[in-house]
Amino acid sequence: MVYLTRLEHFNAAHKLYNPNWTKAHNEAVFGLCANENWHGHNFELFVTVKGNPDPDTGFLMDVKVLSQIVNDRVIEALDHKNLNIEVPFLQGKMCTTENLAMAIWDQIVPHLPDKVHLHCIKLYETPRIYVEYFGE
Ligand SMILES: Nc1nc2c(c(=O)[nH]1)N=C([C@H](O)[C@H](O)COP(=O)(O)OP(=O)(O)OP(=O)(O)O)CN2
Repeated sequence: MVYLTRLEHFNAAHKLYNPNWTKAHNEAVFGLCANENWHGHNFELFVTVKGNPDPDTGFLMDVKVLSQIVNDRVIEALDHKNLNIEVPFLQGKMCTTENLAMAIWDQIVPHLPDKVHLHCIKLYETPRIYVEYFGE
């Protein structure tokens, strides 16, 4: 079993804000991240797949194909967007790094080749904050 990782990146705006709570409660829980006028991050996205290399190519899969899947299914939807407003697959969800990583997983899995499995979504929100999601 080998693990193959592709790094992609995107910039996006969001706020951590539960619409069912008052402004004061949001500010108490989320602090500056609840700023109603949004804030932005440079996200770094590590997508790791696993499986066995094909004996003819030596590839688990062509990493350029993996990059294309991630760009078509994830980056195009997120890059330079407002995550709370503009991303269909985040509608109704709190825009935390946790939820974003889990939603990205769901966008990628259906498009991987046979015998290639998604292992991990590792998403850096800042250079000091990241989430890893393994599908469960
Ligand atoms: N469990 C989570 N906690 C927090 C999340 C999250 O997604 N999941 N997100 C945030 C905010 O989005 C916040 O904007 C993080 O940025 P920042 O405070 O700038 O992050 P750093 O710790 O890297 O920066 P410092 O300058 O070191 O504070 C908060 N919590």
